[in-house]
Amino acid sequence: MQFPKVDLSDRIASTLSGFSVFVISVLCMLLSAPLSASPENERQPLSLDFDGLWSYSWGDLPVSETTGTWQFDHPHWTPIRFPDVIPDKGSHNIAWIRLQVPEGQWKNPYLFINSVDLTLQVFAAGRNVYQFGEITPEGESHFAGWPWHLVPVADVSGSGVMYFRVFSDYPFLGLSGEISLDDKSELLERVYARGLPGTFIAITVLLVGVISMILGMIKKDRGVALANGCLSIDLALMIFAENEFSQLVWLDPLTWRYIAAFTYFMIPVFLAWGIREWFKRSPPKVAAPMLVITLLFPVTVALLSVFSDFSFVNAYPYFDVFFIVSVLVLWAGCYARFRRVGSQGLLVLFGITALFVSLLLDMLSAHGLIDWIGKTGQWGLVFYTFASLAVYLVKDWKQQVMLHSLTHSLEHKVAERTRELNESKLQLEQLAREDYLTKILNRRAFMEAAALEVSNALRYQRPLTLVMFDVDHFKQINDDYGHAMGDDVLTELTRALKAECREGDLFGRYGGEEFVILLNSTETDQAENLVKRLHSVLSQLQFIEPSGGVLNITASFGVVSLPPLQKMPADSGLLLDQLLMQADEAMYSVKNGGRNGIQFREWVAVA
Ligand SMILES: Nc1nc2c(ncn2[C@@H]2O[C@H](COP(=O)(O)OP(=O)(O)OP(=O)(O)O)[C@@H](O)[C@H]2O)c(=O)[nH]1
Repeated sequence: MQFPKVDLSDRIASTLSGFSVFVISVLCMLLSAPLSASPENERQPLSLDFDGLWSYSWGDLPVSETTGTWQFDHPHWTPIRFPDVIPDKGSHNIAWIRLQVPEGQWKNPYLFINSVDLTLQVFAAGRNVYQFGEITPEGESHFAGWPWHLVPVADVSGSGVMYFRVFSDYPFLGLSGEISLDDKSELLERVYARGLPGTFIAITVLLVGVISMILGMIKKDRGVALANGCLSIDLALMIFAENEFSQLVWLDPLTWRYIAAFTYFMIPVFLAWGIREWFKRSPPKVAAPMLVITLLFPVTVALLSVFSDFSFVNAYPYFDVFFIVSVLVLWAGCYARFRRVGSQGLLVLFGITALFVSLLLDMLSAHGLIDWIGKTGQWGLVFYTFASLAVYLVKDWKQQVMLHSLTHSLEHKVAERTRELNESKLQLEQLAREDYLTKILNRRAFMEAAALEVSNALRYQRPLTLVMFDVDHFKQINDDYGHAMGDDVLTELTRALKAECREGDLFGRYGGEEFVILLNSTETDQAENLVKRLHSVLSQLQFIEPSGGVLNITASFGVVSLPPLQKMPADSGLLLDQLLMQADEAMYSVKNGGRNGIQFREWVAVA
């Protein structure tokens, strides 16, 4: 099937694809701006990364035998500029961190900490002033999530020192995120200010997901929309679970951590699924195996977490490597295929490339290999879902345009064919009614039309006349001058006599050189005049013989008139037969009387 070209719409669609990706990129940047806004723009709290304020000690502090309390004044504190990743962790799961709180003017001072791995006890002036999770005196603990903490510092006014007992079985241990000291209300305000834009982004991504899912359910080409919808909803959950705001909505850091981890681990699954759907006609060979492999990771981690001592948070470093490799493999698979799917494939490839770069930057900064640059990987994913939804919508729109164009051209063709068929039908009907040589009514068509006229004449008591004539010695013409000459004679005489008749008169060829004319609504004397005129016109026709001589023809006419206002037979068909028979008799009477004449008769009822 030849598809019509939709050059204009094609160009518009391509432009729109590019434009939509551009708009979405700008949108993403604008949306991400509030989240990655530098704290310099806000009221600056005191950040405690000053030299000399921090020191640490691996393992638990000794406990006083007399009081049973921790001996904070033991001498082995190692100074550290900032305890983000405490060196030489070895097999230690417990570390103590000491902080010399600086002097300041606060009404209700608190420490904001968003990065303590993982379980935490804080002591000030010998008292446990804050606790998150449980750490036994033997130094055992269970992972309880990664919340942010608000630790009161009011009690340090005496010594000015706070002690953090931190437990982590993660490969790294430290306070790697933000630590601020300020009034509690100011710190909470900052949590709101930072959390709300992220929540807004999560809701937007969730909406994209819901729209994609709805599209996936109603559209024919559903795979891409469904995969994209799942990825978007997954991302929305991950973004919100990692948002500081989630802790204010529901104070259960462990559950949020589970959600954040497993939605993160599921990303490559939805990416592999989406790519398989994008390149449906010739999917990259790696897409199907990658779908299975990527799914195995979260399943294995979940099973290990449930049935062994393995904590799912320990899977993050492995996942980072796995994720990078997965995206690289998918990217390579798409690169080999993108030529076959045109501009959309190129855009998907571009999206995956942007995603890969952002994830790489994210991981490099998370592992301290480059400066912390915010959650670029998250934004890469958000960009990818927005862009792929836009490309999907443009592709769908393009298909609609193509479909519309096809339907339009199909409708046009159907209308054209119908018109041609109607014309052919009319032509066929005309051919079926027309005598092939003289183009007047053939015998069958004449009989049909004459039956109707006779029936009307009976009903409305109108007079009519039937004329039958036969060319005299026509066989001789054929024999002397050939059939072509005979045909010319027949054609010319019908043309000449038809010109004498009225529009409504029926002129038909009854046999070879035998003709009939039905003069309806015509009084007998008018009919007689017309027949005389026809006879005269026919006699005056001249044909040129091949030898150059002039040929004249004659004909014998039998005429039967049916006068009105008399008792007639009810059967119009029978009456027509009688009229034909009586005209024929009259015509043969003329033939027998020497030809070239007219015999008029009045219809005689036959019982
Ligand atoms: N050229 C030509 N001749 C035809 C056509 N139809 C019939 N004829 C011829 O018309 C002739 C009729 O011959 P006849 O029936 O003997 O009648 P006639 O020669 O006219 O003699 P009369 O009717 O007795 O005057 C035949 O030779 C037919 O072949 C036609 O369409 N074209």
